[in-house]
Amino acid sequence: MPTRSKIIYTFTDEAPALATYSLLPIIEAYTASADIAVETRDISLAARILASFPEQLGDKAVADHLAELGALAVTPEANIIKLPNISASVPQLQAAIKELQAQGYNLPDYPETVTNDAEKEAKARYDKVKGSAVNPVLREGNSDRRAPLSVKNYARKHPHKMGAWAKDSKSHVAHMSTGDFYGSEKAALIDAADAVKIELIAKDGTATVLKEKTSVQAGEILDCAVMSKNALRAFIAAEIDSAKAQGVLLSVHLKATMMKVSDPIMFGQIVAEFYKDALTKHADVLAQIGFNLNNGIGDLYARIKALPAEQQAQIEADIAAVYAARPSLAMVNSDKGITNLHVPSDVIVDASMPAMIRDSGKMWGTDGQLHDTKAVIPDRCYATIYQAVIEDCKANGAFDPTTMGSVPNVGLMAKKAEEYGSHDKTFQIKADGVVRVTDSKGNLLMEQAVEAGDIFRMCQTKDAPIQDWVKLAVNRARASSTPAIFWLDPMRAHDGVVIEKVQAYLKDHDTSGLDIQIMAPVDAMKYTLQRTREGKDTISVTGNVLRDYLTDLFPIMELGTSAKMLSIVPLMNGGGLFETGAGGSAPKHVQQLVEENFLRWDSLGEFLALAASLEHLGVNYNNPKALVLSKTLDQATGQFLDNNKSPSRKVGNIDNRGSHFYLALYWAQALAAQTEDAALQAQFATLAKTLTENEATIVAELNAVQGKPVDIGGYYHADAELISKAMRPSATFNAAIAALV
Ligand SMILES: NC(=O)C1=CN([C@@H]2O[C@H](COP(=O)(O)OP(=O)(O)OC[C@H]3O[C@@H](n4cnc5c(N)ncnc54)[C@H](OP(=O)(O)O)[C@@H]3O)[C@@H](O)[C@H]2O)C=CC1
Ligand SMILES: O=C(O)CCC(=O)C(=O)O
Ligand SMILES: [Mg+2]
Repeated sequence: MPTRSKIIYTFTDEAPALATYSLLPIIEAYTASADIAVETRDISLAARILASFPEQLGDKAVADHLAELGALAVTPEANIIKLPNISASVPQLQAAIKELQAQGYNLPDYPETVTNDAEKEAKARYDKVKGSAVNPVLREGNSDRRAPLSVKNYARKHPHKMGAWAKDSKSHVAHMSTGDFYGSEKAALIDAADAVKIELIAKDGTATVLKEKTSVQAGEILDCAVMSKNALRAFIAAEIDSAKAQGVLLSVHLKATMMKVSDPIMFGQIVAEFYKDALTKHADVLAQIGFNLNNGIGDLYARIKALPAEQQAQIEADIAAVYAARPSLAMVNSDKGITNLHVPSDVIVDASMPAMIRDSGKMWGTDGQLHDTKAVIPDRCYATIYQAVIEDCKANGAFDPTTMGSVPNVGLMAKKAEEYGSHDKTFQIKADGVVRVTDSKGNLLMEQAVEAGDIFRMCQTKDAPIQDWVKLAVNRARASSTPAIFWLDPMRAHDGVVIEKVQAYLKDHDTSGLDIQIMAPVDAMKYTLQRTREGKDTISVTGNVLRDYLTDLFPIMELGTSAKMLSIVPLMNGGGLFETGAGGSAPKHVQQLVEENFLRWDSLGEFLALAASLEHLGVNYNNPKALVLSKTLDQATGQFLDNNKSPSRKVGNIDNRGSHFYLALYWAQALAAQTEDAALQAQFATLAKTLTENEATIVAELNAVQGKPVDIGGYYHADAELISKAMRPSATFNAAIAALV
């Protein structure tokens, strides 16, 4: 079969992986009838760990599917459906390694501190798997995320719950006013291809190379910035007192997954300041047991188990004293006593801030009740947009999903643009001095004064992605007759250069009659919110971080979840990457499946991505059957929404599996009804009939399993057979699908 008729469906983690066991057999059966091969590649955290240690694993070694897909993404043939995957923090990575070791895989432990070459090598390999290690590899294009009209209409007809906002809500965002990345950003525009060096010149004159070579291209923007450790600590200390004085919860919102080097360090500093009294008192023993602040206070609780009971009790008592003296922390799980400061990846800003805004500006306290909160987002680059939303909600009340407009996003993302590509150029500084960025001739491009403990980071933004992004923005504005706002801050050195480029590249396009503006983020937010309240749509055209933040914020307000987004990445070399939704892998959903055999995951994002992927195949490779499948899938999705067949949240109604049955039913009916392709029509007529006649039986078989625990034999690397059995419990449905193939 020629490669062009191939769709790659990624196998990932947690809830989307579970859903795949139910949905993929349906997709495979339907597409086979149009001679389209759907192949899977495993990019789950477990598979990526295993692929990193081929030598140790012998006949259990697995191929590196992510590397394969990374190579595919830069070819015109690429047609990849990408489900959300885990971006692992260190505690998650350690848990996954432990599970795999227990299953008999001969993997080394994750060495937190390195004492020999073997550990150094193992740590380097694991660090490649850590954090957001998948998306930047596949995202060889910019991002186009929006709610299709059918989805928007569905939300208007079936609005989700939005918590009311009180005018006197005490919730607010707290950010630094000096010493942060925002305040220190510098930028340089590169004239000609070269390689730059980053080095630290300490006060005593010693030079340490931080990164010898970073290749740069003509027209590329470099920027660098510093987060001062001392300024961060002083800021946090003051905010802890302020939260206590105001009687609000203290919450911290970072992106320790995507920003895997900088943000865990910031998280660690917040943990250090909050638990200062207890941590200082027990500093020696905590160092002995290897407690790592950056992994959160959960790491302390895990490690003190190794201590004698008495010593353990003393540390616990001193921590309890901290809780008594400090403001209450926002809770991740109040039943289990898990606070916001337990694990760096439990509260992730893109999803956590919208969830708080949806819940009347409140978060959960230790008492299991919602309370006003101080939301600490230290750096000013993006914190201020959330305060603008909060102020708007305080003044005008919660947004109304039945009337509010929509905010699609066109995001600059390709070639590891901006902060999200900065990991290999981010360093915690060891000595006071100056960090210098120089070109290959030794000319100084940028420099930053630093102190020991500060975080220095450099970002790259290439020119071709900027040109492509401007083009995408103009195309979207034209195609949807909607105003487009570039969210760029002239006070930031990097954004200043981007603004010049945007102004120049807009001239390459016909923008007559279009409303395209450039605004600073807070102004853009206020303007957009005002239009949104008037029911008007506004395209946000943003850099990589705001792409991430806004495509959770607006969908969560408009649709209740970002799972319902269409999320396309037109790859710059002609291929297509179709992401499903804009949210994550919903770890809570796995717990619900295991406890009560109910999966709440909404696969609407997968349906939308599949239709877009089939359309791409049809249009680019002249495959009329793929177009018929795409069109009928769109119709089926519309009907699915009209009839409200999304998974419910609780046992008793259809879950993810039932929603897949209805999609299959409507899709088969649409295929049987179309007349463009007689062969497809004939083939699906029988299936449509079987599914229609057996609807009640199938739904009863699917729902009968709910309400009891189910064993899937693992979390990160669960048992495929057990999951498949759990996710395909209807013999009638399975037989009908099998008869098609
Ligand atoms: N593209 C990607 O690969 C992404 C991966 N991630 C990763 O996912 C993990 C969890 O991240 P987190 O920030 O907690 O965000 P999640 O989006 O996974 O979870 C937040 C909440 O969003 C809702 N939700 C998300 N998707 C769906 C869906 N399809 N159906 C129904 N509800 C959904 C649920 O909320 P509710 O209970 O309110 O219904 C869920 O509990 C992390 O490892 C993170 O790095 C995160 C974002 C994107
Ligand atoms: O890759 C990740 O870690 C998260 C990605 C994400 O949140 C997004 O793309 O919206
Ligand atoms: Mg996101």
